[in-house]
Amino acid sequence: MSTPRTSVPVLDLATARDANGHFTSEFLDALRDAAHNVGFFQVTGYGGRPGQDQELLDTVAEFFRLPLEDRLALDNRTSAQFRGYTRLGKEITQGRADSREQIDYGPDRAPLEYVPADQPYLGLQGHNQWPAGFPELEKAAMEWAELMSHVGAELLSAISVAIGLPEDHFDEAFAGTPAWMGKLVHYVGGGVVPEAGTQGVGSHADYGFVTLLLQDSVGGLEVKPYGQDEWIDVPPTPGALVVNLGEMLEVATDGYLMATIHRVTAPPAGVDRYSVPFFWSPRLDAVIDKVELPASLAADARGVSDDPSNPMLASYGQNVLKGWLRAHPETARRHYPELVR
Ligand SMILES: O=C(O)CCC(=O)C(=O)O
Ligand SMILES: [Fe+2]
Repeated sequence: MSTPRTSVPVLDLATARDANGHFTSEFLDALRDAAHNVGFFQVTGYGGRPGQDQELLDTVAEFFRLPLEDRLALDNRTSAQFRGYTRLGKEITQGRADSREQIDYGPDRAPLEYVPADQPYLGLQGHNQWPAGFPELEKAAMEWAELMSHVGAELLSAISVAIGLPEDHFDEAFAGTPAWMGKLVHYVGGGVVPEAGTQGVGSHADYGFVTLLLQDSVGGLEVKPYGQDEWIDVPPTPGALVVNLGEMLEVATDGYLMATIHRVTAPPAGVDRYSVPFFWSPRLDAVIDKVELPASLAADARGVSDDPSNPMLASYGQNVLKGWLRAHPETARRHYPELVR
């Protein structure tokens, strides 16, 4: 039994590989420990232009200061892909409103003309909604997604090697049209969303493989490692990205890696918090088989979380659509009426 963890490890991604391009055993050991025992860590040295992180956060903040009318021009209720703007308090987590507003975006691809009834999640491919009068937002957000796609792929390679798999084990699932998702988020506090209470975003696990989160300096993100009762803080750390693992990795590894539960407490009255989560995710039609773990690791696999209100599905498309339908009931009723009761 491992001792309870009280902090989230910090790894330097710039030291992940040696001069020959191989992942170093020090990095892999630290990564395996963080991924298995905490399910959350932070990475520094992930690349990107100097100042790119703060510029993005500043641009996001500027967008959320636009008049509501301009934000609502991007209303996600018009989007079968759940892309665009969600008003304060309209996203639901754990059955409760979150005190945040956001833009959801993804790879900009033409929607399918025909979505097969047995693969409704293919309807999630489509276009983004961006403010025409504020082109800086699309530019900064898409540039960030490009960088995060590289970081996500690199971390997934390292995680694969750390659990005894070939570096390219998951590459096929991501080939061609990886369905990554980005969010630009603004949290408010002080009872601005009365029905949310102090819930910034309610406790949840992420759906995909690897989440890469840029948070500003306000704080409020907390995680609950497997088997622990205490929540631990993920302190804002300049130059770092927060990394956590999603449900697809939990399913694939039979719980050796876990989609660790996390939440955000709303900021104090008058304080705004901004964050940019990025979910590195495979193609919508990817189905992830269980992996063969080395015996020493398989002995520590905990099984997949058995939460009847949140079944974990091996089909990525099905798993992510489940999440969208639950979090955005109004958009779901409009565009997927046959799937919502
Ligand atoms: O904003 C944060 O710090 C975390 C957000 C989050 O967990 C999510 O959107 O899935
Ligand atoms: Fe999350």
